[in-house]
Order: sequence, then structure tokens, then C-alpha cells
Amino acid sequence: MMDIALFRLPDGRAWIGQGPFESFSEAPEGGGVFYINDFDLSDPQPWKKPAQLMEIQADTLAQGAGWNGAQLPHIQWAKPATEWFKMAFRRIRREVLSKRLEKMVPVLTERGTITEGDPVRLLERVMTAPPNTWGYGWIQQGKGYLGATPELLFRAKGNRVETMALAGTAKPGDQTAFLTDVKEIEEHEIVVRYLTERLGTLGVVEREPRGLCQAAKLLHFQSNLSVTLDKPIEPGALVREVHPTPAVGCLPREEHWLARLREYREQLEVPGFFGAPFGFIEPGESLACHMVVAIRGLSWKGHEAQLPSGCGIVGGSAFDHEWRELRLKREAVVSMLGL
Ligand SMILES: C=C(O[C@@H]1C=C(C(=O)O)C=C[C@H]1O)C(=O)O
Repeated sequence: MMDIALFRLPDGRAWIGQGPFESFSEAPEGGGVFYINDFDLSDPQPWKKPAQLMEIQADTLAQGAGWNGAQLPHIQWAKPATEWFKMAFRRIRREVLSKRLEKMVPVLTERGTITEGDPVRLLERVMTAPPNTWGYGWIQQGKGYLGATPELLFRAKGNRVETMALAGTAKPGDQTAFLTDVKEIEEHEIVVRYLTERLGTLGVVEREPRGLCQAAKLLHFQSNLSVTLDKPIEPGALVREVHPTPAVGCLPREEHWLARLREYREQLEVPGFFGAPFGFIEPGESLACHMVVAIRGLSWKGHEAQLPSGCGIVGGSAFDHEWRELRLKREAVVSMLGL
């Protein structure tokens, strides 16, 4: 099967690209190109232009993807162990309480075995994922990742850039308590402050009041921000400017702490796609660039599947609460993918 990239907007419009893909270091003119990288932005040529691009709908996906007889997968999940994560959690919390660090997002990965079928078929579920999410997928021979994320890194068109702070999590039933939860608000406002400062160097930033986002069985705080750029910036350069935000990274976003974050991610064997930017520039007249944060998804290599989830740790975080939040996030993915 050819390499495949997929991107779906919250309004349902979607595109599938079939390989071979040509790689570029800067977004090529004319759009119709995907941005695919890992969390560390290690690919210097992240813009991937497919040999063939098709705008698709949920019911025309199979035409674009060509299943070749692939069946829906069955995955047997193993319960994740607590030890390593607990150690990372304690160390991060200690750094936060000593006021050296404000926030960091460690990631726990549940692992599974694909006992039958092919995960490529899960693209169908990505196409019909709940509203308020962006679907993404990148599939190569024998490996890939896909998901539906509620988190926009930015949307850019001309000199106008829109973004959101999305952080702070609860179950929909816990809404009343959530709205006044000091720890969740702090976790969220750290991200707002970060984005305001970062984008403030590019133009005048406007912030909407903190609101709620309900996406796929979870509730988050969401604050929309926008900026009118003083001068144009290539979207790949804008990624480097803002990624990783403290919604999936750390604050301060200094090399010292980023190195520590990478260390935890390696120790916990977090798949590289998780928390990475994933994007698409619309073809034709529009040329709108959509860049999202690849969370709420799974990855696989051969018969091994990985299901990561992360949680922001601040001074007020308690292990049992965060452990539950990690589980809720993974359950939301499993349910969205119908696994
Ligand atoms: C890291 C994840 O989600 C991020 C972390 C959140 C939080 O800590 O409250 C909320 C939304 C996302 O920014 C995830 O879904 O795994």
C-alpha cells in the first residue's frame, strides 16, 4: 500500500494524500501540502506534497485510501505500569513546588498487540469522529499514526493567525466543580500567558474569555486568541515559534527543561508523533493553513500499538487524580476509534 496522509477539518471537509510524497523545508506554493513532523521537530523537510490529493467525504474515503481487502483491527491492550510514570510525576512536582518549573506534561503510553486486521481502516473512524475535532493520519508501510484532536496549534490565512489555549480537563458531568477548580484554571492560564507572550512578538494579540470545549467525552478549558501579524511568517517558522506549548510541553520553555522533558519522554517510550504539530494547507484559492496538535490518537509499528496520553502537572496536582485523567483521555480515544 502507498503512503497515506489524511487531514479532516471540524466542518467535515477532508483531504487524503497518496504517496510518493515530495518533501520540502518550506511550504511550497499552491497548497495541497501536509506538515508532518515529530515532537522534537527533527525532520528538516516536514512539508509533504502527495503525488495525488483528493478531497473526500466519510463515504468516499475507501476510494481514496484503497483498502485492498484490509479489515478493521482488533487490539489487545495491556494495563500500563505505574512505576516510571510515578517517578517522573514526583520529580516534576518537586521542581514545580520549588518554583523552578511552572508546568510540565509527562506522557504515559498504554501498549497493545494488533491480533488481527489493519489499523489503516481506523481512518474511517477518524472521518466520523465527534465535532470539535481535527482528524489526522500518516501511514507508511507497516507503521503509522492517526487520531482526532481537539487542539488547534494555529490557523493562518494571510496576516491573520488564530490559536487556542486548550488545557484543564474534567468529565462532562463534573462541569460545575470544574468551572471554579483553581488548579485546572492555573494549568490553563499558564498556556494562555505563554501564547500571549510568544505571539505578542509577532503582532497585537487579542484574547477571548475562557470558555469550555467539549470534545469526545472530555471537557476542557479553551481560550481563543488571535493576532494580526506585523509581517508575514512561513507557517513552518511559526510552528518553531510556538511549539511545544505548555499544553503538551513545559514552562519555562527553555532548553534545560525541554531536555528534561525529552528525557522523560524517552524513558517512558513515548511515540514521536504524540503532541507534535500536524498540518495541512488547503489547495486552490484558499491557501488557509491548519496546524493542530497530534494528541488523542494511536500509533503502531508492525503488530505493536501505542496509545499515549499526557497530563499537565502543576503545584496542585495529585497523582491519583492525574492517573484517572490519563485513563479518561485514553478511553476517549478507544471509544472514538470504536476499539
Ligand atoms: C496531553 C493531552 O491533552 C492536553 C492536556 C490537557 C490537560 O492536561 O488538561 C488538556 C488538553 C490537551 O492540551 C492528551 O490528550 O493526552
